[in-house]
Amino acid sequence: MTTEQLVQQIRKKQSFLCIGLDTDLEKIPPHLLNSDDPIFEFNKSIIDATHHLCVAYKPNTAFYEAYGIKGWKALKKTITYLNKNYPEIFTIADAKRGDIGNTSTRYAKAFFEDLHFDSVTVAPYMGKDSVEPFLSFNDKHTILLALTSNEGAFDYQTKKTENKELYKQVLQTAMTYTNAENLMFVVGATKAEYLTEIRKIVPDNFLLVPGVGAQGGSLEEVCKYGMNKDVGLLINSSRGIIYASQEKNFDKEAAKKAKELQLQMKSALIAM
Ligand SMILES: O=C(O)c1cc(=O)[nH]c(=O)n1[C@@H]1O[C@H](COP(=O)(O)O)[C@@H](O)[C@H]1O
Repeated sequence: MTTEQLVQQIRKKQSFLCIGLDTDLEKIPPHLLNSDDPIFEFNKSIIDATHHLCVAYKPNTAFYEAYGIKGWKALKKTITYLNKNYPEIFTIADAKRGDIGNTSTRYAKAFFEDLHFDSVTVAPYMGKDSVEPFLSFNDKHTILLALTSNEGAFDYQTKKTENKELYKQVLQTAMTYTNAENLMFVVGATKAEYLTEIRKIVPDNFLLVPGVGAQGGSLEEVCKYGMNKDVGLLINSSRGIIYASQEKNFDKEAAKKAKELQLQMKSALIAM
């Protein structure tokens, strides 16, 4: 999917919501556990109930890998279901990969060519030759970790190297990579006050912003400091939406939570 198509979808749906499919068998409604593939059944119900309120879904692969082959099959079924039934939706494999170039190429093939995701999250630590293999795919997006939502982000990411915080160095250096136009960046919603500085370095790139809902980040603050002329934001909530209820109507309850966020996003778009 091109960035233009993503922006068009945001304008049409008045939403820049990304729903995280962090599906955990211990948290899904118990009645689904009797089905052949509870993970997929849960995802399918959530997707069918919420697709009109969001523009992206982000399965975090850890939640699938944890169940071995069964989990990986459920991930494949989920992305295939999304691509077939809702091709306008932007899909993110949250896998946080990155390795020597030869290995990164295989990761890129796994997520872009085998699973057909539109994007994958990548860790920047191993540098240029670990990121560029992901960037070489047309109309696919590499979402590089810049300033993450967790406490540990302060261990390295905000520390100064050559008088500049590491996350700023990551943003600046990554923008010199070949095909940097295919880059998006992760910035945690819990770090909204950093967004003004971040936008000075990457005014045009999309930012994936996790951390509203369960982690307590403020959607209003993120919009205030992070929006650009094309909106430029995908705001993710996982647990805050998908585990709204454990009852039979869990999908409708999830849709209510998604709708609350979509309405706040609509207001932010009107105020733009
Ligand atoms: O790359 C991510 O998506 C990510 C980066 C980050 O800085 N913080 C963060 O929470 N995430 C992911 O975003 C999701 C957040 O989930 P909730 O806290 O349940 O909304 C999880 O899948 C996290 O792994």
